Amino acid sequence: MASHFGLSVTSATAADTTKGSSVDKGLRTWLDLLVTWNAKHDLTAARSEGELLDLMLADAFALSEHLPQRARLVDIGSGAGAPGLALALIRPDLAVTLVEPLAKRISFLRTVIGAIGRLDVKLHHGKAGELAGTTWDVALSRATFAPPEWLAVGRTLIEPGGSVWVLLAREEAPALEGMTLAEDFAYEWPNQQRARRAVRYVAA
Ligand SMILES: C[S@@+](CC[C@H](N)C(=O)[O-])C[C@H]1O[C@@H](n2cnc3c(N)ncnc32)[C@H](O)[C@@H]1O
Repeated sequence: MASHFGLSVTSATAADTTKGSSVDKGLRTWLDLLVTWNAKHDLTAARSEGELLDLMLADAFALSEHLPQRARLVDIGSGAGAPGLALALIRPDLAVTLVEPLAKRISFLRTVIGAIGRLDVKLHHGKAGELAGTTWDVALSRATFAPPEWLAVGRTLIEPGGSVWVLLAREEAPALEGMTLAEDFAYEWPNQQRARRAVRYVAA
């Protein structure tokens, strides 16, 4: 089991968080690779196992219960894979595209996808602005744009009937003409007891 900067992602802690052995195995492979790669490449700011599990898994588990079956989902600014890759692992029915401009991060994501045998997860090496004309059922993004900016960008990425999810800590839910709030729920990052909120928007 990989162990760097004091982290050891043990089966016990991962299993407690992950509900089910096949999901658990994929998530542990990803997190082990993340801990290993993080020793050389700056992939996560997490400094403890609890923080790592919160940062990588908690938003995805919360969202996983609110996404339609077999939805086509895009995660903009995937970084080390949260929340898009985590969602692909937790909800294998989803058709997930991860968008990330940094070559090292794409290289990490490609390595994980190969290691877990999930070649259906698509990678786009580039920025959100290069995706013109392509649309998804669900667009989400975390810690890449300020919430109002993300809502405006996300809107251009969904097809009619699609949703943009905005993930919030303490910020206000943004407002944008032509977009209507359709769902709004609160949850917590369990290890750090940090309040979180997820808000879904649809075209008005
Ligand atoms: C702070 S990281 C967040 C990573 C991950 N979503 C998370 O929450 O852990 C922001 C990521 O967005 C990427 N990024 C920045 N601008 C972007 C853009 N215009 N389109 C897509 N990705 C972008 C960066 O390379 C970086 O990996």
